Parts: sequence; structure tokens; C-alpha cells
Amino acid sequence: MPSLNAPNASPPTPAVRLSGVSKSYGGIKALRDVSFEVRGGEIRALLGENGAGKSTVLKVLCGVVSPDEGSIEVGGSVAPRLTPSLARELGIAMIFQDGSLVPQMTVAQNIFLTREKRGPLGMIDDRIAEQEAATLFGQLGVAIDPSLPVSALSAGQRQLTEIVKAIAKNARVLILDEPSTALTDHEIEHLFTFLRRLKEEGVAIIYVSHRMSEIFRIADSATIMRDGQLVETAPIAGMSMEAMIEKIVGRKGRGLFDIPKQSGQLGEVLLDLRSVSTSKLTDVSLSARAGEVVGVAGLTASGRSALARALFGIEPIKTGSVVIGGKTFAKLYPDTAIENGLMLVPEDRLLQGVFPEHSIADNITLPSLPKLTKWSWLPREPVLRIAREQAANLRIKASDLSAPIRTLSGGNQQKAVLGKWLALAPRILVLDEPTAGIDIGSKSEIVALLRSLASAGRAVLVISSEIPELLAVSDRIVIMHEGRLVRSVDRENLNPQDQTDNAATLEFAERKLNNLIQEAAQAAEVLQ
Ligand SMILES: Nc1ncnc2c1ncn2[C@@H]1O[C@H](COP(=O)(O)OP(=O)(O)OP(=O)(O)O)[C@@H](O)[C@H]1O
Repeated sequence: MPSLNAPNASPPTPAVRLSGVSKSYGGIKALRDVSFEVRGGEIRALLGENGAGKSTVLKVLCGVVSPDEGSIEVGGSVAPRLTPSLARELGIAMIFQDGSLVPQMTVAQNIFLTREKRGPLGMIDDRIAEQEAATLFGQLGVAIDPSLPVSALSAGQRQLTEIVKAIAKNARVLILDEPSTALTDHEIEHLFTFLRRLKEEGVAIIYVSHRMSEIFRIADSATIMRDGQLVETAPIAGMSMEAMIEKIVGRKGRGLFDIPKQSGQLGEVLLDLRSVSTSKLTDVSLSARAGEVVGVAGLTASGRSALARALFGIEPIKTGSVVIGGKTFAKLYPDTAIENGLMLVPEDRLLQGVFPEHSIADNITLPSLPKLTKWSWLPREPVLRIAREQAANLRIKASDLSAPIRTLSGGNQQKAVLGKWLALAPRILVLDEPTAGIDIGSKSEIVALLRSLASAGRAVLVISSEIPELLAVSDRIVIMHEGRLVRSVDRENLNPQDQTDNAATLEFAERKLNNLIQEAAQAAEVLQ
């Protein structure tokens, strides 16, 4: 464990330094001559588009991947052949989203796993572990009961426990890869307070995220990568969001708000929920018309994803009904939903939707095959055309669409899975967190694609925890709380009265929607 009362002065040597690191996978150059260093007491954002090489850098730092060239110094000494166990020994800890904690064991047992606390007779003593964990939590300002089983913790609490566990093992370099994805806003605040505390203790933190607003709130400096190369390392202070995005994508990007909203005439109601209740929803009524994008906002566990699952027939409807394209259903199953033109792009799509050994093209076109197959003969050209179209639309970074999809970076796999549903262009499309893990340059492309689906007469329902994205894509936004739909607001009504520039309008609308979500959480008033 670091000496928590040590003076704050940064150590004179960097906590980690990469010098001239290169790595190729077959013909793909994932990293080219990458050099940067991170000091103790610094929070460094590692930024780049999907496929830029961020995960490869992290894997090199954790000893999971050996670089072809270059060296890594930890605490001033060169680590000649870094293995995962050597990296851990040297104090480098990667915090995984899915976690390494054992759910059935207590928080304290997890923190001291393999280094169990023993009493005077040498017996494992959980009470000592709990006391020591409580002291550690106290010093780090974490309010979690160490005697609770990990299974009783929220996603945010699990993540904090995971970090404390690493710190207890003497981690001096903490690596967090998209840590906020599964956290509520409140938990993100907690995480940030905690990271600032660790920074004061001299820990070096490397933070990877595609959520730009988070970077501006938490990071001191940013290392930006593009196509496996380092673009620059620079302090965050004084850098504008536009400048940062331009450095990441390598050109002036189209902002989320540069996408025109052609509010054409809305058509017939394609989707209508009538007083639907499930085990997680209460009396939800909601409709979406042809040509309309409806955004679904709310805090985590507000019922947003439960709504998507009910619509796709994954969670049984107890009372009420759903009208899809004019037909009324009191019960829904995924195949009924699909047959009637409703598709769901689920939140955990990488788990559900990827065949790792199959090609990128096959993964994208799999659900379209029934449309393409004639007399059990599958023409190759249309398959490739669809795959090429989606790869171009979504800017999937792949040198060869016939390569296995597992060779793509995580975000590019996300894009491919999204592409396979977009290729079907269903009449009603429900998307749960469509841009999770997707880089800032591509988010606006996805918003544009969803808008164009609506313009072509589809009804689109977008569930998102990213407020700017909801504001950019939606015509109307509904707010959920505790399984109820508590508010519906037209997108236009979130704009300021006076005409201001894009950035000011966005800021105003963001604040207003955030306030409405908070109000909904506090008041939980049910509007019908
Ligand atoms: N096992 C592998 N085999 C072949 N190519 C790979 C492999 N792993 C990564 N790559 C390639 O290396 C490059 C860098 O990928 P990396 O995962 O480091 O990107 P990233 O910046 O972390 O992206 P993301 O934001 O999507 O997570 C990509 O072109 C990717 O396709």
C-alpha cells in the first residue's frame, strides 16, 4: 500500500515511460514508434479513434503483449521482458470493467485475496481483514461496508473496491479503460473524487474514454494517438473541445450538432405501448411515429433497458399491450417482434452479437442473408456490398473485410454489430446505448444515420446515457424513473429562447435535460 501520508511531491522519475514502442499483428501496424511518459500524481487521458492503438498500449504496459521494438521503464528502471505478473509486481494495475472480484466473497476477503489476514494462531481471520479494509476505505474516503458480499455492491462500488484492491497491493500506476460505461452519474462523481484522492497520493493514472466531457473534468493531460502513432501529449488546460476532437480524428470533425434535423411530416404511429407493465416497468405508455426519433433518458436502472427488453419480447409483459405496425400484442417474443419489423440493438451486443472467428463481412451481413439468399444459393457480391456500405458509413477501421472480426479493435467490433442491424433498415429500430465504446469522430456519423433512417419513414427509439447524443438525435425525449415514464419533452423546448451559437445552445439544452432527469428522480411524479 502506498504511504498515504507521504508528502505530495511528484517523484523525480516518471512512473512509467514507453520509448519507441512498435507492435504489428501480421501486416497490421498497431503501434509505430510510440513514446510517452506518465508521472506519479498525474491523470493522463489516452485518446484516439477506434483502432488508434490505445488498447495495444495498455496491453504492452500490463505485459499482456510484448512489443516488437522499444522499451518500457517502470519507476525509472527498464523492464526488459514485462509479463503480466511482473507488471503487477512493479505496481501496474489495470482495472477491468467486468472485474476480477469474486461475487460470493466479502469486500474485505476480495481485497486481501491470496494475502489473507491471519490471527495469532495463524488462522484466517476475516475480522482483521474487515478492520484493515475499513481503515483503508477510511483513508481513501470510500464509504463501503467491507463485510458485505461483493454481489450486494452496485457497479460503481465494485469498481471502487477493485481499485482499492489494487492500491492495497501497492499499485503505483492505475489503468482504467472506459471505467464509466456501467456507472450512474452519481457513481462517476464518486469515482472522480476517488481518483483525485489517489492522484494526491502520487499514483499515476491512465484513463481511456471516448466521453470527451469526462476527459475535461478529470484529466490533467492527454496523449492523443492516431493510426498507431502518437499525435501529441499536451496539458488539458487551455485545450478546447474542438481542438481536441480535431487532433483525435485528424481533420475538422462534424460535430453532433452539425447534423441537420429535417423535421418532415410525421407519419402513422408505428409503435404504441399501452399501459405496459412488466416485472421492471409500471404502466408505461409511449408511441413513436414514422419519421420520428424518440430518445429515452433516465438514470441507470430507471427502466430504460427494461423498456427495450419488453419491446423485443425478452421480458414478459404482465398487463397492457404493444401495437407494432397496427397489430396489437398482449404477449411479445423476439421472433414476433422481428416478423413485425421491430429490431433491438442491445446494450451488451458484443456478448450477444459477435462470431469472433467469422469474417467482418459475414458478421455484418448475417441477419440480411435471408433477404439475399435465392434457392439456397448465396451470391457473394451483395454480401460484400452490404458489408462495404456499412463499413464506410460507420467508418470501420479494417484493412480487409474478410479478416476475422476478432482482429478489429473493440470499438470497431461495436460498429460492425451496429452495422448489421442498420443494414436491415427495419421499420422500427430500438437501440440501447448505440454509441457505447464508439469514438467521438463516429458518433456524429451514427446520429446522422439514425436521422436518415427516420427521414426514410422509420420509427427510431434511442436509449442513451449520453445527454449530448440524445439531444442531437431525438425529436422528442422521454424520461424514465423507477420503471415509470415520468416525462416527455419536445427536443425544441430544450433550446434557449434567444438564438445563440451551437456550443451555447448545447450547453443550455444539456443543463435543462439534466435538471429534468434529476427532478424526475426527486419528484418521481407520474405524468400520463
Ligand atoms: N489480435 C489482433 N489481431 C490483429 N489485429 C489486431 C489485434 N488486436 C488489435 N489489432 C489491430 O490493431 C489496431 C489497434 O487496435 P487497438 O485495439 O489497440 O485500438 P484502440 O485504440 O484500443 O481502439 P478502441 O477504441 O476501438 O478500443 C487495430 O487496427 C486493430 O484492428
